[in-house]
Amino acid sequence: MPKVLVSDPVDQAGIDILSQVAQVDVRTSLPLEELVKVVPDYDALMIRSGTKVTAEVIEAGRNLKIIGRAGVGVDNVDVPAATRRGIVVVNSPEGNTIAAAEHALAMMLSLSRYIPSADQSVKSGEWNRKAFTGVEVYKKTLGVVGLGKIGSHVATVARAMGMRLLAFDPYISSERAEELGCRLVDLDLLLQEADYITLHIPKTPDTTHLINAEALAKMKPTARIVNCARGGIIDEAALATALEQGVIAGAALDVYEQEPLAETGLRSLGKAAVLTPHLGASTAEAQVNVAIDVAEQIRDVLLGLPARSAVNIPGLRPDILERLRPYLQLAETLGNFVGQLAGGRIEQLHIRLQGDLAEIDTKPIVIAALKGLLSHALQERVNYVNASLEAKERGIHVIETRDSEIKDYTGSLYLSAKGSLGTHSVTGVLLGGTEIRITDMDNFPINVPPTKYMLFTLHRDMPGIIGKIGSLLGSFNVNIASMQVGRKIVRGDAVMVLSIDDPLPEGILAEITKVPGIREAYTVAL
Ligand SMILES: NC(=O)c1ccc[n+]([C@@H]2O[C@H](COP(=O)([O-])OP(=O)(O)OC[C@H]3O[C@@H](n4cnc5c(N)ncnc54)[C@H](O)[C@@H]3O)[C@@H](O)[C@H]2O)c1
Ligand SMILES: O=C(O)[C@H](O)COP(=O)(O)O
Repeated sequence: MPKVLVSDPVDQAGIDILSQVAQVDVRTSLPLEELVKVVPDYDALMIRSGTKVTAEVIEAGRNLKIIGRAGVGVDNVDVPAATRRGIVVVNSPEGNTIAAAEHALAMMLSLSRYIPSADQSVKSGEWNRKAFTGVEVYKKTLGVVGLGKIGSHVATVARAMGMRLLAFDPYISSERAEELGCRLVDLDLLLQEADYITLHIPKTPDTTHLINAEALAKMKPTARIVNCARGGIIDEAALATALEQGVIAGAALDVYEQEPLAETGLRSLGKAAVLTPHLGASTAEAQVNVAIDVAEQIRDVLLGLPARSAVNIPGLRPDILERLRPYLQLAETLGNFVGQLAGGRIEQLHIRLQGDLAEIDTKPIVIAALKGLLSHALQERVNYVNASLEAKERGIHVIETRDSEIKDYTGSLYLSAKGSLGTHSVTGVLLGGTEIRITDMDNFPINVPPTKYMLFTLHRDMPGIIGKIGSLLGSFNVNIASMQVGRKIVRGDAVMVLSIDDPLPEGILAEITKVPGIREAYTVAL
C-alpha cells in the first residue's frame, strides 16, 4: 500500500479519501531536518503553506510521486526541483477563493470601524465610544489590484455595498472589468483615487514591493490598504513608516514578508493596522473544498491516473506526454518568451508548426504555448488543463497552422503574438532532440539558447552601438553572460540579444532606449 505524509493540518474529509488507497500519516509541524529524515518513506506529501518543500526535501523524497498543496499558492514548494525529479505538484486553484475574498472584505470593514481595537478595549474593561468613530465604505472608491478569481468576487460584493470600483490588471480586458462594474485604470490613477485598495495578485518579480514608499506617497492620506494576497507585495518597512507619519490612514494584512511575522514595527501601529496570521483560506468550507480537491488528485495519481490541476505537467496520457515532452517544453518556453515581448494584454497568438514538426499533433503544442503565454500573469494557476480556457476567457484568438515546406532545421516552431506592446514573433528548434534554440526573433535570424534573464534591442546596425550598450550595462553593474546580433542587411535594422546574470535594475531600460540608434528594448525573464 502506498504511503502519504500529511505535514500540515488539513480537513479530515481529505484524509478519509486518501485512506481508501493509502496508509496516511498525519505529522504536522515537523522541523525541516525531521521532514528530510522521514520523507524517503512516502509516495505522496500533502501540505498547506506551513511546510517548506525545499530542494533538499525533494531530493530526500526518493519515492515521492506527488506533492499536493491543499490551497492555491505553491510558493512554499520548489516546483522546478520537483519537476526535475518527475514529481507531480498539484494544487486547488479555486477551493478557497470565496474564503480569501470574504477575509479581504472583513479586513476592509475592520479597518473602517476599528473593530479589533474596539473589541480589545471593551475586553480590557473600557467603554470608549469616542476613540472608535469610523468611516463608511458606501460611495467610497475601492481599487482592486488583480481582477482574477478572488479580486472578481471582492469587486462583486463591494459593488453591492455601494462602492465605486477601479481595477488594475494588465492581463484582463476592459470588457471583463466592465462586466464586474470596474473601471480599468493604470496603477498610478488607482493609487491616487482609491479610498480603499485591495491586493489580489500573485507575488512575482514584477509585483514584489509593488506597493513601496513611492506608491504609498501617491495614495490619499485617508486611504486604507488590504493585503490578503502574498507577503512582500507591500514593502512592510515603508508601510510602517507611512502609517506612523500619516501618509495613509490604515492597513490590514493577512500575509507577510516573513511568516510567522517577526518582531517588526507593524505590531505597534495601534488601530491603524489590522493583522491576521494568514487566515484567508481558514474557513470550514474552504478547508473541506481544498482537502477533497487535493486528496482526490493524490489518490488518482497513486492509482496511475492523471491529475486535474497539475502545476508542472500536462494532463495528457502519460505515453503521449513522454513522447511530446521536449516539444511541449519548446512550445511553453516560446509562449512565455513571445508573451512577454508582446506585452500583457494579448489579443492573438499564431502558432505554426514547420518542417517535420508539422506532422505531430498540434493540440498539446497549442496548450503548451498558451500555458507559457499566460504563465507570466497567472503563475502556477495556469496548467495544461486550464490554459485553453484561461486564454478563451481572456479573449485570446488562437490561430494554428502547419507548413511542412519550411525546412530550416528539421522542424521548427513559430509563434507570433499581438499584444499591448505590438506584434512580435519568435521561432525555436530542438537541437539534438532536446536542447532549445531560438533561431529567429521578429524575423531577424539569431541562434541563442533561452536563458533566465534576457535583454533584446531593435536597433540600427551601426558602429559603436554594441559598445555603448555594454558600457551602459557595466555602469549599472549588470554582468553579460553572452551576446549575439542578427541582421538582415548590413547597416540596416538589427536585433541584439544579451543573456544577463541578474534581472535588469529599474530604470535602465529607459536609458538603453535613449542610446542613439536603439529603437526598442525589451527584457524577458524565463
Ligand atoms: N491569504 C490567503 O490565505 C490566500 C488564499 C487564497 C489565495 N491567496 C492569494 O491571493 C492571490 C490571488 O489569487 P487568485 O486565486 O485570485 O489568483 P488569480 O490567478 O485568479 O488572479 C490573479 C490576477 O492577478 C493578475 N495579475 C498578475 N500580475 C499582475 C500585476 N503585475 N498587476 C496586476 N494584476 C496582475 C492576473 O491577471 C490575474 O487576473 C494569490 O497571490 C494567491 O496566492 C491568498
Ligand atoms: O495559497 C493559499 O491557498 C493560501 O495562502 C492559503 O494558505 P493556507 O492553506 O496555509 O491557509
